[in-house]
Amino acid sequence: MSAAAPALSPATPTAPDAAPLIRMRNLRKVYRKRGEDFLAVSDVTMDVFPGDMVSLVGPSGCGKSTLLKILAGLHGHDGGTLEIGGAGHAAFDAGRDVGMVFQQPLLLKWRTILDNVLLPADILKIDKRQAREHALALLEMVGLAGFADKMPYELSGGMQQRAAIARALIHDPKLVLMDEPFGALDALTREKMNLEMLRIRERTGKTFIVVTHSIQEAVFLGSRCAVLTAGPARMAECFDISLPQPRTLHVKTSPAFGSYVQRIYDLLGVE
Ligand SMILES: Nc1ncnc2c1ncn2[C@@H]1O[C@H](COP(=O)(O)OP(=O)(O)OP(=O)(O)O)[C@@H](O)[C@H]1O
Repeated sequence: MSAAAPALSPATPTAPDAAPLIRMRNLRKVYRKRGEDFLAVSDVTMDVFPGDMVSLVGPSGCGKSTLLKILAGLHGHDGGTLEIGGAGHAAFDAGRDVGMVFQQPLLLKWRTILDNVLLPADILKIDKRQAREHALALLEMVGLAGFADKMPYELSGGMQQRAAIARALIHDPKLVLMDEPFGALDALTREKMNLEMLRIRERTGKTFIVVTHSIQEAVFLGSRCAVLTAGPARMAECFDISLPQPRTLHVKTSPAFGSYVQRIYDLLGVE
């Protein structure tokens, strides 16, 4: 599909034969505070397919984090339907099958990097020897081989965020949810982490949903992009991003990349 092709409907799969891992239909979420209702998500319809890297973009306060929290099982929803797993997939247990990465690495400062990565494995009581081997392999994959015994303060912000990504993968989740994972990093480190993420996605084949405020990042990372409009969140459009593979930083100067960026600006009403 070229960048100028018409929008795909939310139900159009990236891999036509695969069953969606996540089906959201008219999802709605109301927060109740001090007796008052606050509509945070009004109407989100989207399918996410196994192996997708969905970038979720929209203005501040439009409900992106709320949507991730619903997917992570941290919040319920008040309307519409949400199916995760379902037909064609093994049963889905949010406690075991979701990995989370936040804007800050949130490493425990009294644990080594290896022990931080192992934290979800400890909680889920995964066999210690197996988990340790897996953690060391993940640290190698995220470029932290040799840093297992360091303490968090000995690592840069970007390195700590890599450790947080390894931690999100230690229990072999089916779905990895990332909430502005590179928002706290400097521009150059962020570019490097974007490249790293594409590599990690390719190597793990996992399904990722990444919230970002950066439209360029949304296009660069996403195999699909979901654009939400201002609060309460409503789905403006969800479309495939077809850019050459493997993606390199050069793609950012291509006309196709520019067309996708423009399409998102248009959807968000940015002149
Ligand atoms: N626990 C809560 N109780 C009440 N209101 C909440 C709660 N969490 C979020 N909200 C409100 O819901 C709306 C959506 O918040 P959310 O954090 O999902 O937006 P967001 O798109 O992730 O924002 P940002 O991009 O600034 O991080 C906001 O208006 C926020 O104030």
